[in-house]
Amino acid sequence: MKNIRATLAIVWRIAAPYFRSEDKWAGRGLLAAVIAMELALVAINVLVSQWQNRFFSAIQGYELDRFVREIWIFLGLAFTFVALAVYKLYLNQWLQIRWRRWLTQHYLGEWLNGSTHYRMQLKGDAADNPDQRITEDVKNFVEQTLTIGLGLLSSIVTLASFVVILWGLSDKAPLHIYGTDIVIPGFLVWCALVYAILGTALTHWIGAPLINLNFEQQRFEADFRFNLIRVRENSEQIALLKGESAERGNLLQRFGFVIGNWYAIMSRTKRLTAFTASYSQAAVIFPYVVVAPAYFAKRIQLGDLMQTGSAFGSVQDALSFFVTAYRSLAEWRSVIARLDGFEMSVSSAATVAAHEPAISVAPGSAKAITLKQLLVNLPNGEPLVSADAFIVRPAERVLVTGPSGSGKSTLFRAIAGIWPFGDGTIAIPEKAKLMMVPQRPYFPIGPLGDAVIYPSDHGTIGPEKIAEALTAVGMPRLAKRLAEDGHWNRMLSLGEQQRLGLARALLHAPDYLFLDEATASLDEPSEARLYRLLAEKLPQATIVSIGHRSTLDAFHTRKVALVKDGEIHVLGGEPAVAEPSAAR
Ligand SMILES: Nc1ncnc2c1ncn2[C@@H]1O[C@H](COP(=O)(O)OP(=O)(O)OP(=O)(O)O)[C@@H](O)[C@H]1O
Repeated sequence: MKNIRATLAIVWRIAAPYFRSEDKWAGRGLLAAVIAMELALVAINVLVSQWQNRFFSAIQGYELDRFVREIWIFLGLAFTFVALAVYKLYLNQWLQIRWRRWLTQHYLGEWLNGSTHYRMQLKGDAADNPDQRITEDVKNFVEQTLTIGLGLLSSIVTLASFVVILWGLSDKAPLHIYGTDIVIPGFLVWCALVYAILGTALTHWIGAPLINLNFEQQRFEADFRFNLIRVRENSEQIALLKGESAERGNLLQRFGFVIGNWYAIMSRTKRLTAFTASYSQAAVIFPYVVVAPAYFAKRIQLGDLMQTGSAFGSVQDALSFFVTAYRSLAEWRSVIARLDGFEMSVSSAATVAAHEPAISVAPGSAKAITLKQLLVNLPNGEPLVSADAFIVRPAERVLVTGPSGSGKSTLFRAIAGIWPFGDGTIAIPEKAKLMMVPQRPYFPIGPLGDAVIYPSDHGTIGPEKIAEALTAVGMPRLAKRLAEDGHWNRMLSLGEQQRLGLARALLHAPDYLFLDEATASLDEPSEARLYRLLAEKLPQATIVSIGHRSTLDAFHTRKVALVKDGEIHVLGGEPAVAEPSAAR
């Protein structure tokens, strides 16, 4: 019971915001219409049940006029039923797509808010495969919540209406055993109740493991898909390393989990279906067996017998809601658990800075970037880099060096504000524009022009300017292909991608440019040309580079090294380097 309450609380937390959103009137209106139609359908079922009694009584009494009249009545009821069923489904689907659109936009917004998506990955917590959660789980949540919610409502209303009918019929057809009437008020209702409760309890007992199995199935499927995508993304490396057989082994192992779990689902479902099918079949005959003695003793008419059968069926159906909906309920619960995990993970990643000691990146009044008592940790809390009273002044050119793995890139991540683990303060001049250029720049799939100016929107920088920047970085051939669609990270060499990365920097003209081995794949003369280009085009910009090549010294005014001090690397030594002008 506690579990059900907790699950319903989560459903409410996930579902309610849509009905309070800017689309609330459409959402509420559609929901109200769908509910009204669901109730109207129950009302028609009640009318059909009463019709059935009259119809079979007319047949039993050989009354042709009544028979024909009842046929017309049935046609009217059937027509209304069909119209309601069609529009209930249509409006339900309409509500589904609006709700899903809102929920998807909401989750995308939360996931891509600041660097939440990156922090979720860093924290490595429960939300595996967020892509699955935003696509399939959102879709299933909306669909199943409506189906199950409306099914439950319809069951309750059906139950209430048919219990009244069945109660009345119980008076007409009392329990008749060996020629004796045994009067138990509403005995047909009690029979249906006992039958359904037994069924529900047994179904839960047999089907409970399905909840977890379904959850696992979705996870294994998503893992398998994700690994296939990784192979596709890294296909060149895999081909070069001849890693196909390792990949096949890995993929088949993951697919093995899908299969293994599926067998467990199959065996459980087989047992559950054997029970639910027998249960539904028995339910067809059960009411007739119960009232047949009264009928054969001529205490009730054929119409009463038939109506009892169908009313019992309706009550029993309504009460057995959980029996028939068990599989979907199990799936629904795993969808809810996954969306809940996703929401938790998003909010924990978003509030990591508010709860734990974290690095604070704040706008400062000074014109320089200042690191104060900064301690950068790994996600597990191990200290990595420390820096205190370290200042990067405007228009300075700083080269950061240090052994591989000492934490240079992580320090840049902290300055960019995406690495919260640690302590201390990083003051960034107010309104200063920072830009990070990594060793492997990211280019979204699409037109080259848009990939270069990313993350600016299409058209915000004119094609002439983009072409000029591409020519300046030594890629005049690409300057003519700005409108061409492509997967540029795959099509260009790493050196070419790095040139494009610097073209992007030229176009965005940041105040502070951080180059993390951003030219490491270029030959030294090209690297020198690009550094000279940056000095010429962005004379006011501060440039902080990470690099291992000694030739880079010539383009920086200050060199700082990460020096090992016990377990940690300290940002320190400031040996002077040659004046940049002398090196040109
Ligand atoms: N997301 C992460 N989770 C756990 N450890 C990490 C993570 N990112 C980086 N590290 C660890 O932090 C350390 C510093 O990594 P970083 O990339 O900052 O080094 P670096 O000095 O830039 O190295 P290189 O010169 O080789 O590029 C490494 O030991 C690395 O394994």
